[in-house]
Order: sequence, then C-alpha cells, then structure tokens
Amino acid sequence: MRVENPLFLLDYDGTLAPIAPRPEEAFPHPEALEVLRALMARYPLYVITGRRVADLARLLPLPGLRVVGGHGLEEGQVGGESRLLFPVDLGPLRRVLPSCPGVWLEDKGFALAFHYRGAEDEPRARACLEGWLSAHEDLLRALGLEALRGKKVLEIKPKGASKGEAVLRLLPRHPGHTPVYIGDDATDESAFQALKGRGLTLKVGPGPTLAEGRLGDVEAVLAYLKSYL
Ligand SMILES: O=P(O)(O)OC[C@H]1O[C@H](O[C@H]2O[C@H](CO)[C@@H](O)[C@H](O)[C@H]2O)[C@H](O)[C@@H](O)[C@@H]1O
Repeated sequence: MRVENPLFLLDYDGTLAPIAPRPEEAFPHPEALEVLRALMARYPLYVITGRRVADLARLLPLPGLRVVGGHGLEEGQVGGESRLLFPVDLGPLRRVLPSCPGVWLEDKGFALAFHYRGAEDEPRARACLEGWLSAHEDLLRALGLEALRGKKVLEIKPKGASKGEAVLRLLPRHPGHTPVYIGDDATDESAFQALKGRGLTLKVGPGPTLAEGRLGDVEAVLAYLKSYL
C-alpha cells in the first residue's frame, strides 16, 4: 500500500538496520543510505529513534537527515545542532544503579538503557532489572522518570516523551503530507496509536501491534521504500 505525498517517519533498529548483539554493531541495510538519500530529495523524512541524534549521525551520515532521538527527547539534524526537549536529572538514579549479571548500561545522558541481550541467563537478567525497578519506583516518580521496555532493553527516561508524542509534534510542520510510520518494537506502538486514522502505520516483523499493516523484515522495509522512487 502506498500513499500520496508521504511524510516518512522511520524507526532505526530493526527497521533500517537488522538487530545486532550490540548497538554499535547495528549497521544500516546496505541499500539504506542510498534509498534514504533519494527519498529525502523528494519527501520530508525523519528517523524516529530511541538512540541519541549523535549516534544516528554516525550510522546514517546523510547531511540534513532529520532525527528525533531518545524516543522523542531530542531533535536535530545530521551535521547540525540537536536540542534536548525535556529537562532531566539522572544524578540520584546513577547513585543506585542495578547490579544484575549480564546487564550493561548504555548511558545516553538524558536516559539510561539497561541491556540484557546476550546475558547468560536473559530471563534472570530481566527479572533482576524488574526487581530493581520495583525497589526504586518512588525515586523514579520523584524525579519525573519512567521505564520503557524495548527489545531486550529496559530504559529509564523522563516521563512524557514518547514516539507518539513526537510524531504528533511533527505533523503540523508538513501540511498536505500523509505520515507513513514504520517500526518494529514495542516502543513504536505509541506512534502507531497516535497516527490511527491519520496515515499509514507498518509494523516490521511478528508480534501483536496497533499498526495497520506489516512488513516481514528490514529487507521488506527497503523494498517498500524503493517503491516510492
Ligand atoms: O527506536 P530504535 O531506533 O529502534 O532504537 C531502540 C533502541 O535501539 C538500540 O537497542 C536495540 O538495538 C540493538 C542493536 O540491534 C540491540 O542490541 C538491543 O538489544 C536493542 O534493544 C539502542 O541501543 C537503544 O539505545 C535504542 O533505544
């Protein structure tokens, strides 16, 4: 299914890049750069990611590429400035970090992501993180923080920011365009929900979803995007 005058809103991990054991190893699909460059020349396009804008600039070095980072916490452009939209103080939380076997911390500055992919016992690592979370619920609430669960990752970030909130912020900037949102993770569901009845939403891979349509994998995402060129 294709739409007229699309506004592309594309997730990164699991959508433009296959999932990898570590974030720094998740390189874009070999055709992604060329396809995104061509799409950007014709249509408005944003990458909507949980990563930092700076991280995306390294992985998708396309000057002028618009990026919403940190699940809506940050906005910027590759080769340009980025700005933080939600104030945050993670200091008190950094003093009580969990100690769970096989879990490692990706500190984004404005959010903390605890990864358990590859832990010897992933279910145990996840349960350990959930236990730590329950024990610190009051602290999180006092700091205005909340948990977000993604693919083998538990993130702590300021309340209020979400991909759904971010896409609703972007729509008025592109009147006359129909949003096409593509994402693979639970963290994309808020965007699928926000865009209900406003555009086309496509979930990558299996699993329950609020999206209207589905693409099998990253390969299918690239084939779909190429159909607009
Ligand atoms: O919104 P996204 O662009 O999908 O980013 C979500 C998170 O992606 C990264 O973690 C995930 O991908 C890694 C590489 O494939 C994988 O190892 C990990 O298990 C996944 O959770 C990134 O590290 C996070 O900061 C993003 O929030």
